[in-house]
Amino acid sequence: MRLPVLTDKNLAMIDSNVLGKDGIAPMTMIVIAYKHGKDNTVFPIGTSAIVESFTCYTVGNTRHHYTLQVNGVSRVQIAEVNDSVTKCYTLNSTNMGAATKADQEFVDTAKKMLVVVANKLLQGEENIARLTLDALTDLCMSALPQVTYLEQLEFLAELDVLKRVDMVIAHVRKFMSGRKLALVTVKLDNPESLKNDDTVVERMRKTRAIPAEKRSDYRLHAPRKSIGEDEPMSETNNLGKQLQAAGLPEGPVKDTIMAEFRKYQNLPTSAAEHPVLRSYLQLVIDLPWSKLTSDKMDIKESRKLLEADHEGMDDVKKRILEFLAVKQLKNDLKAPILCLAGPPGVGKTSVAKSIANALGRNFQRIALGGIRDQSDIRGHRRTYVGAMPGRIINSLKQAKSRNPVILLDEVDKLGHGPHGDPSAALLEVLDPEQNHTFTDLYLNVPFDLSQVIFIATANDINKIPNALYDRMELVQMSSYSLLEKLKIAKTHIIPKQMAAHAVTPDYMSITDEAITSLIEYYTHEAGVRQLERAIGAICRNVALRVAEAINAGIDADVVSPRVDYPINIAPTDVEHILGNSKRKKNNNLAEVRKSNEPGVVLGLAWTPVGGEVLVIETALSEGKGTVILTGNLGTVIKESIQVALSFLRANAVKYELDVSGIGKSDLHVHLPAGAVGKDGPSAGCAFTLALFSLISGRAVRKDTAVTGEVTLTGKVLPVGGVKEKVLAAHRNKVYRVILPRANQLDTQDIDATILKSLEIEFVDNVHELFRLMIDGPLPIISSNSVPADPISAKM
Ligand SMILES: Nc1ncnc2c1ncn2[C@@H]1O[C@H](COP(=O)(O)OP(=O)(O)OP(=O)(O)O)[C@@H](O)[C@H]1O
Repeated sequence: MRLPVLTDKNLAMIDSNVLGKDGIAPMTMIVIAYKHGKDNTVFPIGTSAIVESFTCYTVGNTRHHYTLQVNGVSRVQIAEVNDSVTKCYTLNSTNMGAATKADQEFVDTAKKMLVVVANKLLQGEENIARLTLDALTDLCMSALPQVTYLEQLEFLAELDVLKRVDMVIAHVRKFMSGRKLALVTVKLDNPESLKNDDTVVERMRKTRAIPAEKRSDYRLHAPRKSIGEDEPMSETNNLGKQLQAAGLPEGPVKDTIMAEFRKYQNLPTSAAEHPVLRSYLQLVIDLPWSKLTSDKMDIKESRKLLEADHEGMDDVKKRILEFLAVKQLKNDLKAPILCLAGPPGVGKTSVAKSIANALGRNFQRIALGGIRDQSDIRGHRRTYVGAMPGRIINSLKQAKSRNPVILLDEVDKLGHGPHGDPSAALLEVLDPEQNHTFTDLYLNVPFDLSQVIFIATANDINKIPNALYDRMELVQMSSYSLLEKLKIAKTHIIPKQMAAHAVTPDYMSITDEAITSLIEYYTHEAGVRQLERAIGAICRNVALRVAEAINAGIDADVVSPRVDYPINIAPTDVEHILGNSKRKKNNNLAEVRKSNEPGVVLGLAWTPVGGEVLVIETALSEGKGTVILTGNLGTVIKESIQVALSFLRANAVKYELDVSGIGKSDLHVHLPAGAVGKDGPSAGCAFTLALFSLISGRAVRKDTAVTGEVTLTGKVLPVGGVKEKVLAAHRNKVYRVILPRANQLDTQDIDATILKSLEIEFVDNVHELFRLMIDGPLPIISSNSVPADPISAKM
């Protein structure tokens, strides 16, 4: 009902208690009535009601008042009222359950009649039939016109439902007197027997008074068919049963949810809150409050599973087995959050799935990429339109057990929007000290996440928010070498893709050379995802040829119907099926390696999709001494060019360099692949070397790639991504690499077979770099940090 709020005291109360910061806060209020009279005393029975909405009216410039739309929940006995507090306790209606069959019939008939009356009075309010008799009497009374204030109070004070029915009927009679109750008669089964309201009322009165022996007569005339209220009632009952069976934790959680359920029972279906509360209760039913899957406790089996699903990655498997072993030995382990970090397509997601399989737990994946809002993780409050639970609660609902493995995919791609930092919400989820009482704003009661195993993945660990990074244990997964990819393709990808396209080994075989050509010329990646797609394309082509051959007719002209099985895929077939390789055509590395041009150096770079070999080019041209930098370079990389130049200018005399030309001509430094942004200090060695070569006119070894940060005094500092960079050199057939000496330990992570085929040199300073890269003698440099012996690099 609508409730105008006009007095200063009530306006102030609404301002401070009902209106929250973000609009209307969900709240229950006690509506108190006053007895009119000299002393205006408080009427002892009040109403507890839920505020559904409010309207604010401004009167003049300063005054305002409200109209609240409230929904009565129950009667309350007012115990004490003063300015700051109202003490009251809930009153339950009496005579709710029908004691005898006759009473039940009375209740049923009364309900049907009140439904019709309420429908007529409230014009169009649907689903009134769902209400209990208790709620129906209150609804009819509040809607009936011409009821005096005192009569309303008298009605409010009446706890006996059946007496209230009588009171409503009396008022209906008064209201309807003289009118035909056609609306009643058409709704009931036997319209002829119910001509007007008097008939209905009389009949109901009689029903209550009928002696037992005559009740059968009445039943003969009683409506035989339901008018549609049994069904909704049983729906609510069903909901109640499901809630009882949902395994809710005893205590505050269950109390809160059952209170919501009671509220739902008393809501008219037309209320705006009705569908919202229904969806809420359904979510509560669907959540696995006490469903746990039992963990497999066999480490041998887990090892087998991991081995079967994944080729190589021994370190990763070892770490995961350790994790599983501790988990199995100590069941209540506050498990560390593993973060699988590495380039795309190296198997992070599939390793996480294997962990779930090994433990026999359900698996769920939450893609965090692009999430910018806290409510994506923690949900929206139910007061918002279209409110939903957050992704954590949603994935638990889908997991159907309270202890799944949840993959938080791409934590490094979390955004930061105007509505709170999602990584802050994830902190609570991942913290074992807090997550047993994780409270989603939509659910509004704590849900225990302590049994969930969270695994995160990231491509770039530098972009993981610090606080999250702190809580996670990093498991680094690096890119695959050509040999590893070949093995993965043969043992996993090809059988998987052949099975997916129904191509059996009887129909198709693929040579190692063909796979190698796929890896080298048709894919450009750290992982094996593109390779998987390319193999899929080959399988589809073979499937088409096989199908054509099977259905060979005269017009089967797509491919030759005469096929020798198995169809053997060689490198030429790859070219035929996938077209010419763009990489083969565009790759100018081979050209560069053959050239002897000064000012050109091979550098190594790290990107989120693995390592890269970059050709760094420099040139002097007529001009005014401008330094031109092209290739989409960031601030730090530009600074390292400046450092290289300054170092060479400062040491021009020592290295017998004529730097006067630099001031008179324009110096151009270019890095290829201009569409890709490049930054970082690790190209310092390559720049210093390229500029030295350009100024001195002496060529640099082109069979070698270099990486390292350079200081102004010529020291070479360590860099990141060493493994990826070395693998990139190997992939590009550059078999000699120069690294900072401080990175020596990082090479231990590289596969032994790759290391064997490479020549890796370590340097402390630029002079050592020159010695290893420049042909011909170098001047003697006498300094503490630089060796003094004149050495010429051997090609
Ligand atoms: N070592 C491996 N052995 C077998 N299959 C592998 C291996 N590494 C990757 N794969 C396969 O490569 C495909 C891509 O892997 P996956 O989706 O797990 O990559 P990812 O690292 O999660 O990538 P992203 O970072 O893009 O999410 C999967 O089909 C996976 O099974």
